[in-house]
Amino acid sequence: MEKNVIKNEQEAIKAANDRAEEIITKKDRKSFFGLLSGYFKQYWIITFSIILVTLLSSIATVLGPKITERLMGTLMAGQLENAFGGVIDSGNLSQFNEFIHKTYSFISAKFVGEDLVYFSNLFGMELTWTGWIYVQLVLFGFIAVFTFISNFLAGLMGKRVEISLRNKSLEKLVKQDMSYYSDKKIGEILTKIVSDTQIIGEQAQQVPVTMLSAIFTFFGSLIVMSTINGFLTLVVVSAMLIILITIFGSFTIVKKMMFRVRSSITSINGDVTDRINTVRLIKASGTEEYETERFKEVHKDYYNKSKKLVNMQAIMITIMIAGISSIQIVIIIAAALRYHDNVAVLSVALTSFISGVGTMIGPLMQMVRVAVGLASASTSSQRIYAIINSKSIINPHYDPNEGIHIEHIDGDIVFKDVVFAYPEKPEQVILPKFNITFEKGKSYAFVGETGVGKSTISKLLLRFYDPSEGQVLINSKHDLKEVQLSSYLDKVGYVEQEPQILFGDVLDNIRYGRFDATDEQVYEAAKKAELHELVSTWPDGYQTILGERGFMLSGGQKQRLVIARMFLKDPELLILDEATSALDNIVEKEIQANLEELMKGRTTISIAHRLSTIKNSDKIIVLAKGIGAAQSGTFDELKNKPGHFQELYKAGLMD
Ligand SMILES: Nc1ncnc2c1ncn2[C@@H]1O[C@H](COP(=O)(O)OP(=O)(O)OP(=O)(O)O)[C@@H](O)[C@H]1O
Repeated sequence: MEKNVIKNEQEAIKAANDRAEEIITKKDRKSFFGLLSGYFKQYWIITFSIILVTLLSSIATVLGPKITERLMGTLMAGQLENAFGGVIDSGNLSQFNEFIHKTYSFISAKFVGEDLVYFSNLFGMELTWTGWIYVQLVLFGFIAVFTFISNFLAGLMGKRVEISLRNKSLEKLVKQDMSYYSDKKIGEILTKIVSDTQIIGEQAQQVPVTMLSAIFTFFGSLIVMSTINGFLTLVVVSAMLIILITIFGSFTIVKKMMFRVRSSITSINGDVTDRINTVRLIKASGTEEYETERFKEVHKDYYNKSKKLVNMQAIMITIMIAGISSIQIVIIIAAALRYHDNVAVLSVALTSFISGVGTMIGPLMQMVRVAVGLASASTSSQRIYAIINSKSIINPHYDPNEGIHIEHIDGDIVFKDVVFAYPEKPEQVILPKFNITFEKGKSYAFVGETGVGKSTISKLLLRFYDPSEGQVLINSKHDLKEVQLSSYLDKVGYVEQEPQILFGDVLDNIRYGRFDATDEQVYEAAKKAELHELVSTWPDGYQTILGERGFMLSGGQKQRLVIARMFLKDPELLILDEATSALDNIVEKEIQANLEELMKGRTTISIAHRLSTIKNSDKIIVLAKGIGAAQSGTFDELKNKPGHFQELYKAGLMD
């Protein structure tokens, strides 16, 4: 019963994690803003400043047409002097003012000294046309300053969002269970971590500001234009609404297309990383041409999906351009039909309206950018969401206040009624009921046919996986599930067949065993691993940069480096997972001697193929398929007893 519950739970978590990355949910769009809303709250001062500055910038922008109207009206009023029919002097100035008032309600004429000068009114200001030019210039200045501030702040916000999401994703990934990675390509994960977070960051910078500015400017212009001419405003609004509805109608289609394109490029990146990782195989097989052709094939799907997307985007842009061009024509036609008998109104209304439509076209263009940006940000947000919200099967108690803290592994380690099947393949039971006690300070070796489950023991000891049933007890009493994992792993040393070398220098690589070790302690550990002399002959010594995965080292050298790391770490439990099986006989003998030195006085659990590795073990456990531990004893005991071990021995599997 308990086993089924645990298994079902583990399977459900794995399935949910996989599903989250594949499907497009209806919550997509919300997920981008949902993702941002937390940051808006966290950086509320920046958010508030962006809104304020964008609002001010939009106000300054929408006032433009109003000022143009004053400017144009004041400039053109002079032409009415001739139409007045008579010399204007201080005596008939008020009659003249009445006359011009019929055409331009906001203009008045005055004598300044000898000259007749035209003024117009706006918000209590009375200025000549040159005055309005200065106002216009000041306004441009404001727009420039506000635009700079809002873009700068939005840029900051975007970068913070990007970095924070990347860190959150990375944190989640390093804390994820091993089973999470079993069916994933590193390149695919990388694409999400690097470019999806970058896309979200860029859109977090652009979408909110652009959207706010577009909305403010659009409605602001609408208000201002309606004060100039209600009829023409109605014409413009109707035309713009048609364009906007068309653009946002195509949003869902574009979003789906973008999702497909991103999935395709992610898969390509996964493929590329995979091939770069296995470049030795390509080189050794002479398959460079084959791979080049294969890459071309792989890109076909990406090209086809991109073609559809590009096509859709081009249609959107065409609708926009055609729509915008037609708006101006529509205004001219509408104005001509309505005001053909009043040239003065027609000319001023048209000039200020064309300028007004100019300020409205900006927001319209911005909304297209928002629609496209939102589509790509939604896709990326969903993918990042899937990582950040992915569930872990294992709880390693990262919180230092959580779980049992292991000060020392000073007792036995016990596998109590352990049953194990991988969550990835729950139907295949690897270890049926399995009981064993690893006594402190003793050495154990697991042997058995390939695929029988030897390495699985080390994975359970490192808590890469939890038993499906039963317990792994530390110091005979603490269930490993309840232990604060890092406090335990701190005392565990792990040497595997493929040594893990980090990009960095020798010093850093060895120091990964104990970060607070001094240089001298690192040299000491290297000496014990018989690495010191070799490193000293290199021109850069311990500062020599080791390529990714230790490309520059031989197999034996890499293993020595890991052993040096272990000497430095000085673990209380040592797990050797076929540590020497990749090495040739001579090197293996040398490394084995180093390992035996390392094993002294520690509880050691080895997974081994070779006789030399297990001969001196205090206990050898023979695993057999479907049985678990079939036999156990010392080498001499097992060798002379009929059974699995003798069969392995006789078959030459233990040479
Ligand atoms: N992540 C996994 N998901 C599902 N099955 C797995 C996983 N890892 C290993 N297995 C399966 O579990 C079984 C035991 O694997 P394990 O690596 O423990 O074998 P082993 O005895 O160490 O083999 P070898 O001697 O070849 O290294 C194998 O059948 C293997 O296919």
